[in-house]
Amino acid sequence: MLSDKLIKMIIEKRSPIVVGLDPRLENLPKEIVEKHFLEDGETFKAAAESIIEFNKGIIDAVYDLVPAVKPQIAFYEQYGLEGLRAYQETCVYAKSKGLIVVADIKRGDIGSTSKAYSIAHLGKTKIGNSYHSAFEADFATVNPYLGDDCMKEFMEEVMAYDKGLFILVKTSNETSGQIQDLQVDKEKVYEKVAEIVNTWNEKIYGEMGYSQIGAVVGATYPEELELLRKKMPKAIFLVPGYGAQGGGANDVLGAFNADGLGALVNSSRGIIFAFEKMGLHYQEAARKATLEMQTAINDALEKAGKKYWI
Ligand SMILES: O=c1ccn([C@@H]2O[C@H](COP(=O)(O)O)[C@@H](O)[C@H]2O)c(=O)[nH]1
Repeated sequence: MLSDKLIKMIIEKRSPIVVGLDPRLENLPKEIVEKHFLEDGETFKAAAESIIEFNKGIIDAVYDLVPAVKPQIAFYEQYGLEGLRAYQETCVYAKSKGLIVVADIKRGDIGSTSKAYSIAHLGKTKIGNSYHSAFEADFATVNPYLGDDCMKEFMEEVMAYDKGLFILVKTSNETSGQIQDLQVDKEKVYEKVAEIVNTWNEKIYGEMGYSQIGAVVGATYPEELELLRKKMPKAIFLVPGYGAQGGGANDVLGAFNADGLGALVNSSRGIIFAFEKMGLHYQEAARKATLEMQTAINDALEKAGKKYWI
């Protein structure tokens, strides 16, 4: 079961970390981009080839250190069909290296449209009498704003293909409170969403005690992380906001249960663009930044009495 696989990989690699693959052409190493501009001009194709080469380099540098990667699809969509090709190749390559892929797509629509999103990212598309995977992901991020009929559609692929969801509960951005912190029946909206997560995650959980229906809760809200951890004991938390957005190891402690498990902390820019600050080759820098993050989080967990490794 996917939740058990993820938790076991976290323990084996001693690493509750997911590396975000959010390529921005202007931040990619010049030698990569210039080479592809020479071959294909300033085109979407050159952009896609640059991203593919860069992402494969990052994956090669960190795949033994982390259980998962998280490509954010927006960074690929901006380069059109070629960008989506780069997204697809990135997912396939990450899986070939044994990594779990979290597709950060933040989808959600009326039921019938959610079904199409769910098929595209988690399921199989029917063409004639055959079935094909459009994109290879294990988890997808889902926006619960449209309610249960949207969630129900995603759940069908979760159950049929052993996939997972991370539902947006309390996001890391500055103005997330504008809607998510609104008070409804003496509770905040994000607490109501946590109840929805619990309803869905009761339907599928593994022997390690965790469900593959998880929650997105930002590292930038440590108090809410702690409160929501108590409210959703079975949910794996995807925790963005570490590094570039200001979150640190002590901020994410509340995301972990007393067993030291239950969270997957994301850093994207802080790892993939570490070379800009470190002055090292981009692969060396990404590896160093990942190891530093791993040490910082594991040290903080050990001090808090939440050691999860043997
Ligand atoms: O609440 C949220 C949900 C998703 N994200 C995504 O995570 C990464 C963060 O990137 P950094 O470079 O580490 O800041 C990015 O893909 C966001 O879209 C989030 O930040 N907050």
